[in-house]
Amino acid sequence: MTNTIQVSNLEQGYGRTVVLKDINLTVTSGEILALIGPSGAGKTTLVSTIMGMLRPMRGQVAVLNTPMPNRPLLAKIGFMAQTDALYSSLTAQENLLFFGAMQGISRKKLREQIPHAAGIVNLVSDLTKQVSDYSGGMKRRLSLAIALVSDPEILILDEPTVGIDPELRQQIWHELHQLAAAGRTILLTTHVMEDAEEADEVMMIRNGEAIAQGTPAELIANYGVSSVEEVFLKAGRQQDATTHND
Ligand SMILES: Nc1ncnc2c1ncn2[C@@H]1O[C@H](COP(=O)(O)OP(=O)(O)OP(=O)(O)O)[C@@H](O)[C@H]1O
Repeated sequence: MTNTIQVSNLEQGYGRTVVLKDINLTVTSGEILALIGPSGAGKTTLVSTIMGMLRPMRGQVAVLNTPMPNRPLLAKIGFMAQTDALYSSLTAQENLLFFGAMQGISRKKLREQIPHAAGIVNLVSDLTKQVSDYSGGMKRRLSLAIALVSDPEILILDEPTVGIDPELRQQIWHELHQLAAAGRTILLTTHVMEDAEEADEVMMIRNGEAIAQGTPAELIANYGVSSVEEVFLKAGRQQDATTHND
């Protein structure tokens, strides 16, 4: 197992506002890490920093032992942003071909990969539809298929399960587990506790701080509770108590 993503003592923000404080995390190959936290906690800021879209204010971020930002490394990462960046006048198939080609995949490989990626998100029968006729959930699913289409070494997915029904969610998790078993590294953000329970490792972020970190089973045992949701609530209360005592 190699350390694919390494974040050390990261402080990050916008202008003078600090949004993330002292974040440390490691994701190894074959591992799925879920970042969970309420809206505004700093999850997207962390993901954007790992992708190299934001330069760290303090601390280090490395992907495959290379400090980020690093443009050539992006070819190894399948990224799904929180907002769908799709060409609405093109069909889903054309979007997949375009974004796949941008990642340097041959047309031959894309012809094999597109039905597979579309199958994972249940879009095979809608591939020839124009994206302007897609629902919000279908657009999310297409964005996920685009992240998967190059069969990348690393997947970074910002809220991949939003707008996805429970049955498809299960199918997507099945695929993510298979990808991890094949040695891929997966980091995703979520609001949903069920997603955190599926992950190998969980980092709970609240008010820009990592308030709890570990495997779901470790967290449940360490906090003496019976679910990941209760861990989050208890860790949040502890954070509030510490903040009020400062
Ligand atoms: N471009 C920006 N400029 C200034 N502040 C920003 C910017 N982007 C995010 N923020 C602020 O940083 C904080 C963290 O936002 P971020 O989007 O990282 O949270 P999040 O956990 O991803 O939330 P959500 O789950 O709603 O996506 C928020 O207070 C937000 O207002």
